Amino acid sequence: MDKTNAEWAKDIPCKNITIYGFCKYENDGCIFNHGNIKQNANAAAMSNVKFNAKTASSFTPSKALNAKTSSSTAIKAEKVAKALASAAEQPTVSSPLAMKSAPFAGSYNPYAANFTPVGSTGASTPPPSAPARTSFNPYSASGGLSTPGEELNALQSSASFGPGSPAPFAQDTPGRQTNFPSVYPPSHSILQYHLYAPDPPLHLKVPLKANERTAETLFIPNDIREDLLKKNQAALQVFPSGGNLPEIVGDYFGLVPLEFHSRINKDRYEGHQNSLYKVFSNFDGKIYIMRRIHDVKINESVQVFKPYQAWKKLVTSNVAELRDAFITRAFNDASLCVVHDYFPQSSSLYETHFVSFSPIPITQDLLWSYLVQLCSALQAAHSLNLAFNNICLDKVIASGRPGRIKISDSCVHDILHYQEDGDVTQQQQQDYVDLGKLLRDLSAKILGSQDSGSVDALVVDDDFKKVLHYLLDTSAAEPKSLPELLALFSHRILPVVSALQTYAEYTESILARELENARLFRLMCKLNFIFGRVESRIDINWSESGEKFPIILFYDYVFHQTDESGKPDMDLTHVLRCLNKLDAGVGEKLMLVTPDEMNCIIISYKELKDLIDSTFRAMSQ
Ligand SMILES: Nc1ncnc2c1ncn2[C@@H]1O[C@H](COP(=O)(O)OP(=O)(O)OP(=O)(O)O)[C@@H](O)[C@H]1O
Repeated sequence: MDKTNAEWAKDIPCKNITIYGFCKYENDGCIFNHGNIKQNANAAAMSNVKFNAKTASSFTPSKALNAKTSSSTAIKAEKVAKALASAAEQPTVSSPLAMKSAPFAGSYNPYAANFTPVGSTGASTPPPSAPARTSFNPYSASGGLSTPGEELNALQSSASFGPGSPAPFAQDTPGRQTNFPSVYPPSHSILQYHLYAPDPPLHLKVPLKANERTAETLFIPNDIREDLLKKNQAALQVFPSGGNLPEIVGDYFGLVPLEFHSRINKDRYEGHQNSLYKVFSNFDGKIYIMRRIHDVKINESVQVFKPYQAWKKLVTSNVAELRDAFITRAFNDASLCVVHDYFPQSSSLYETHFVSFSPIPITQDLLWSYLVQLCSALQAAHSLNLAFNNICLDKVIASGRPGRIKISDSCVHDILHYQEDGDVTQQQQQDYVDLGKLLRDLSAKILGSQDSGSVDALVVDDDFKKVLHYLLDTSAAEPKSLPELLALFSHRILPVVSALQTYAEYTESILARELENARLFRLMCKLNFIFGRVESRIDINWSESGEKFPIILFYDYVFHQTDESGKPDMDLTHVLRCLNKLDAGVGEKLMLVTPDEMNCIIISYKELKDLIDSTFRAMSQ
């Protein structure tokens, strides 16, 4: 290094600045470029902020930002009461002040969000003073080489946003419009799942020997992958901003209307119109379903609060969990909003079996499975002294394979009928009858059945007919009970449980095959971002005497092995082993030899990891 003639270094950024944010030798003869000090200081400050956010696991956003930070439902109910009393023009949950200071308000971009569940590796919570745009960092979830500075990572320049759309990480300016992609759906989110070759037809599948494999056995089965991709796509789809929809409703934003298909003339919800939206939570970043009941007259907060508290306790896999209930004026009326878990790509039983493009045929096994699952939902609700009051083909959704269903719309009935003091036992009896009607309607779709309303005309087995008779009989002196109902088909429950377990084990085995994918793919990306760049060819740091040289040697060591005769040796196990050790940063040392075998470096994976990390961080700043 020619220190006497510092000319060559004047354009090279000082790495102390990039790594530490300052250089203590700046005024003491350091020959590298220290750039705009202010800018560097800002960068350093910013990376510190991110770091603090990451490490401050117990950070709680301020109350002004989010109603849920006050967690207690009492506060929420209080808010409802306040809003009703004041009949203010503003949305009930977000005051203008709160909206102004809300971290995700206005220009929040769900695509740029990094909502890692708290507690998992790389979880990051927005700092109180952090700007709305949380940077998406695919590396932070890896548990691997993620570091605080990576929040400013290279994906800032990612092509995730279509041409012309604003950069996802652009600085917000006050009053700027929502930063959602301007196309619908955003072009990048159209997944090209048809690009993958489908499985060959069954008759072309040759029987394999025990040691043989086909390409498709190495990857996630096509049908599952396509299913999951579609679910992801549905979940991430956003709606263009503007129009009549408010941008923020309570703790939720990014409303996507879901009911394009609605059947009309239904007398639900006390005759009130209802709308269904997919929404993004400002509180935890997750996606939920929000049902809006238009223009309700609710005078007491307890009318929302009490049913909410009762239904909140109902947690079972066959009922979409209730998450929130509040009154809002965001739609310019007093609307009741009830929020449930969202299950992408699910459709009601009516859509699934009656009106979809290719309706799924109903089989006897499917009927048993539905019966068992709905009984499980009934059992959970009735044991909490609750009744659904709405079991029907429209309100039970099919959320996944194999025939998994959930009751999708709880609590609303109890809020709207709060004053009526209904007899829960009677309502529970009605649930049994509703269940019977639902199963009878489905059975009528089995090939050969006659839709005459008579159970005996159905093509189902006798046990099932017995169940239907029991459920539909309204003249029996004794009230119906779950133990009595279950006793009628106890021998049919076990095959359903067994089928669900078999499927769970099958999906678990597929998951196990993909175990390393995400981590190693992220690591590979990171490695490739920094390795082999044109600019590094003229950078002295990457020369044989430079500090980055071990990265070049390591890359060769992992991917460019040759055997004794000089033939490329492509050993995937070697690659996996090296990358895993690098990811974990183990202390094990390895010897990296230059291609001419004149020099070698002994270095540990840990040192390599640190080197790769700091190089990546410097590059992404
Ligand atoms: N929790 C949920 N997650 C995902 N999608 C849902 C969920 N709940 C409902 N859906 C979807 O929304 C659609 C409409 O549901 P909804 O309960 O509004 O039925 P509907 O037939 O439109 O009845 P209504 O007239 O009462 O609105 C369902 O068919 C289903 O595809």
